[in-house]
Amino acid sequence: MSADTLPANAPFPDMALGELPDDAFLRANALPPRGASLSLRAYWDALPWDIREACAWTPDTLAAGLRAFRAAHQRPIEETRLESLEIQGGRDKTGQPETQSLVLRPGDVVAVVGPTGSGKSRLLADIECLAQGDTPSGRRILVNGQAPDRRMRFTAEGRLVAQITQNMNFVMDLKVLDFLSLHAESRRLPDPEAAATRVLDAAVGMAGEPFTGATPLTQLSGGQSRALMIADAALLSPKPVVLIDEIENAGVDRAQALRLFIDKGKIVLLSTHDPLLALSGGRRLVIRQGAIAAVVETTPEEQDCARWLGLYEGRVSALRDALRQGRPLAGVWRDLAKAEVA
Ligand SMILES: Nc1ncnc2c1ncn2[C@@H]1O[C@H](COP(=O)(O)OP(=O)(O)OP(=O)(O)O)[C@@H](O)[C@H]1O
Repeated sequence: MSADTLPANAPFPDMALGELPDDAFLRANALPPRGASLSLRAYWDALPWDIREACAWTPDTLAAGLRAFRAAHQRPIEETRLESLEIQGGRDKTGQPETQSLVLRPGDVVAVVGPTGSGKSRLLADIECLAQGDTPSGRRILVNGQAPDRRMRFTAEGRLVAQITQNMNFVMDLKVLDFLSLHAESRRLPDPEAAATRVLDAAVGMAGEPFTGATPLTQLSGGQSRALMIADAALLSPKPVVLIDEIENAGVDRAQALRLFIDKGKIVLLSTHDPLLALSGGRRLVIRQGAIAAVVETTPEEQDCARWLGLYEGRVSALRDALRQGRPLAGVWRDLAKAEVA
């Protein structure tokens, strides 16, 4: 069987119970199973040479064969088209009703602000699990005006929400590009290699310290890991809602990260203590005592303030880069002062 000879509507070839679809294809071609954790390239490289010689495949034809097989045999991923996400008020920590409710739409970026312990993470967690009055806040989250079904709440593929937090690290022993290719393949994109490279470029552009596709995931720093997860969530993940829990100290270019999500039309909620990030959103939710106490629109004057903060931050980061690279700061400082006068 090859990509060309595979019948478009052939039944699944006696797939064993629990067998991965790719492995059924490989078995039908007398190749060993690949399992869930290897990219196709790494699988091919790990095959004994005599098997590679004996089979009629090359890495490219095998990839094409697998793509054709999946297209013919797998159910398309059913993605929910998100038109609105509604947060219906519950109660605060003292049991008083939460009077604010709001509706978010694709492309909305909303900051979540409030003192430590006020309930910012609780709000994000309510959205993450699409709460239905069954969390401490009693909030309800509606999808397209309706209560979500069980699939959206409790199955990995049905979930609408991707979450990025401070403490994310990889435990997989794969190279960065292999991991991204694996994810792109699982999304059944027409050109998974090109998609993986796009994510890699975006991640490297955001991370403070450079890395390559050959860097093992386990060797990425905290900032590099988060840059990779942000680029992956923006460019590869089908999830239309992204929750970001305090990325201020994450060592990533935060403005660039937000732009990626906005360009993709995602709904973004970010919990933050950082004024620049908070002002990047169109609105901010002020959390007090476990409830949304106010919804504040970003004013034109605050947008001016954000531009000024952006300039200031650019200068601080130029000084930080020089510091990291062991360069004297005086020259950088003089250049910055000259640029200001100009
Ligand atoms: N409406 C609520 N009803 C009951 N408990 C709540 C409510 N909102 C938050 N809490 C609880 O209050 C505690 C602090 O909330 P949370 O961790 O969300 O605060 P935070 O604003 O994210 O804090 P930090 O800025 O320190 O991360 C948690 O135990 C949370 O479950």
